[in-house]
Amino acid sequence: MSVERLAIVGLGLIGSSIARGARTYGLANTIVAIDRDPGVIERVRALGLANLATTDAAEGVRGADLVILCVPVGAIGTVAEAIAPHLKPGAVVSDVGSVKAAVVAAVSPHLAETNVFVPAHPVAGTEYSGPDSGFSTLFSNRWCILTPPEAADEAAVERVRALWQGLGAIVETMSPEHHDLVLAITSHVPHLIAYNIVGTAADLEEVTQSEVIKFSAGGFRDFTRIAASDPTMWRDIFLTNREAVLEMLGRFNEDLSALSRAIRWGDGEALHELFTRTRAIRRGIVAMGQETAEADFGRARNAAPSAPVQG
Ligand SMILES: NC(=O)c1ccc[n+]([C@@H]2O[C@H](COP(=O)([O-])OP(=O)(O)OC[C@H]3O[C@@H](n4cnc5c(N)ncnc54)[C@H](O)[C@@H]3O)[C@@H](O)[C@H]2O)c1
Ligand SMILES: O=C(O)C(=O)C[C@]1(C(=O)O)C=C[C@@H](O)C=C1
Repeated sequence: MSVERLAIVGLGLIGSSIARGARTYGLANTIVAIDRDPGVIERVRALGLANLATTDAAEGVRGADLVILCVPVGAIGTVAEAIAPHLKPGAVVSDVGSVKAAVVAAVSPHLAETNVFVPAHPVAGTEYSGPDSGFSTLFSNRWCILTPPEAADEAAVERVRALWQGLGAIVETMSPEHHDLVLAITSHVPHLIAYNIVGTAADLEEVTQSEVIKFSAGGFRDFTRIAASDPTMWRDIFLTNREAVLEMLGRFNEDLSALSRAIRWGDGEALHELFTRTRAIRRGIVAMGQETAEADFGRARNAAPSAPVQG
């Protein structure tokens, strides 16, 4: 099922990856790119990512069948409000925000009844931002979580599901609240830990900046990659998923205290037991990744030629 006219608002890592994938896998006849930054629009044109590229959101969404909001979580509501009067009746609106309940609350009040909102979150990304950092296979074999309201129009949900399956993602549906709780522990708190450990290391007087770089070949290097993620995006995530993050941080702090106690009292058995459990989890994830990588998702991968850019 391909979309006649797909509008993407925000052509950064995620928006530009959707544009690239939609083109490569033939998922949209016309792709419209909208970004408030003229420099981004210039890059979109140079890279040939869309048929039409504009900074004018009202003009960009006009006539679109599917509009995907790919801006930082804190800006999604404002963008929804700006585009709402210009949407055609029946146009489906979606997003890619890393937090769902706050986004639903920010977007839904602005949309007309015929413009169904189907929130989505592709659980795939990198520490890079901007239109040059995207790539068409970013979502391949990765989860995409949809959080539509229970009464959502099934055809609208299907349109969004089909797009993500076409991009290679494995689609799962859940409530926005459940999504936010799960992602708090699997994505948000880990990022906070990475930001914190890199900040702490950099602040230590005896560990100079150059030593942080010099000795970062091991585990610490993995933390520095995550801690290089976009500051605006992550500020918005922590401000909008506050309750779930604080709840998970509470659990995390309790477990960290237990670990400190085990170290203090020389409880090797407790340490060994935990490290054995966590190793099994990692090995399970790797094994599952291999399975999904081998699975055939049966998507049409007909590469379409790059379209001429207008506008
Ligand atoms: N980066 C990731 O790993 C990742 C993964 C999954 C989901 N997400 C979510 O995707 C969204 C976008 O993230 P990204 O990494 O692509 O960000 P990005 O910084 O690479 O791109 C965001 C783009 O949005 C544009 N923008 C910002 N405010 C705007 C506005 N009001 N109107 C129009 N354009 C505007 C910016 O100019 C920029 O080009 C976020 O909501 C984020 O939570 C990110
Ligand atoms: O791989 C990374 O760099 C990411 O951080 C990607 C990651 C994640 O935590 O898994 C980050 C935030 C998004 O909402 C989804 C994916």
